[in-house]
Amino acid sequence: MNADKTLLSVEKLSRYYGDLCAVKNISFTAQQGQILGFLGINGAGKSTTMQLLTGTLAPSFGKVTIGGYDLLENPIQAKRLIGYLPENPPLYREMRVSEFLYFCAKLRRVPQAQIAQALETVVEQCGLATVYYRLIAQLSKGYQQRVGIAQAILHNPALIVLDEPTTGLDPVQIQDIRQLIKKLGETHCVILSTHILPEVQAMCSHVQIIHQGELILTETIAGLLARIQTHYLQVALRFPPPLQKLETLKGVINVTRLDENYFKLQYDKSYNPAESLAIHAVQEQWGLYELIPEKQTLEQIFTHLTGGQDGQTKPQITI
Ligand SMILES: Nc1ncnc2c1ncn2[C@@H]1O[C@H](COP(=O)(O)OP(=O)(O)OP(=O)(O)O)[C@@H](O)[C@H]1O
Repeated sequence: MNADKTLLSVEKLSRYYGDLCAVKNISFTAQQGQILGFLGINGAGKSTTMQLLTGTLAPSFGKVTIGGYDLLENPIQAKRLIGYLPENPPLYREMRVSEFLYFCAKLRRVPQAQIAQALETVVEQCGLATVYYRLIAQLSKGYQQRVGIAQAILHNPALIVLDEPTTGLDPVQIQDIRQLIKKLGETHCVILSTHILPEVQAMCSHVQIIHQGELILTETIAGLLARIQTHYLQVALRFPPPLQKLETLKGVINVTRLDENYFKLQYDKSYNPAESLAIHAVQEQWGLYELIPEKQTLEQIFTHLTGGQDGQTKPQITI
């Protein structure tokens, strides 16, 4: 591994499908202990990028280095360091979970003496104990996804690449998988793709937005949150004071009345009036029952980053 702790290095990577450039000249690095979210709308180039990172698709141009190994020049050494969950988990449905994971351990060349321990660890990590002897075909989508993650991590790879890991899961399963991914991120480098902004906020330490094959944003989650932040508060008051009273609160630039009880306050970025508004509301009995900082949606961020050039169609974003 490199002295600077970089685990994954991507340099000027591109991929064409015929004339279509699905991934355009992207470069980035990732380290152990990072969870990097690849965020983009349908067709942005996420799955293509995940395939390029894992060596399941060859690049048209550019280079991927994992743990110091060039993925094209030293594929065996480089791929030993990768665990990959593709968009459609590669499961043998006619096998039992136990058989399938044993088979994957053999494929991954886990030494025979360590297989039992490796299986025990992933079964525990992925919550598979209750379905261990069941046929994969008979498992729910959530459990099949867990088996997909288990096969990706059972050889304890340094880099884990997960393509849309929570797609098709119910809310409880999503919470479970998110927790598992966060835990994995403490000791591995995890790269995941998603089109869901809150998913990135819930799990990732870093985020990259990909749009029409290009990286248009590389940020920490704190940086993304700062971008999402606006300078508006939504306020609901059961017994609102005259509008002028709200306008004279420190930091407030403008107040818009949305209906009898709802107000939108614009404030100066140097002073957020939320706290003083709450104090006044209690002292003067305004009946404050909502105080919500307004956030930008992913659609708004896209529009902002692309200067309104958001592609062929309006993005369909799940928030
Ligand atoms: N095998 C292929 N042959 C031709 N074009 C392809 C192929 N795979 C993907 N594409 C095209 O490349 C572009 C990027 O696709 P990709 O699947 O990487 O996007 P994505 O961000 O993963 O989308 P989604 O969220 O819908 O899975 C799309 O325009 C897609 O139609």
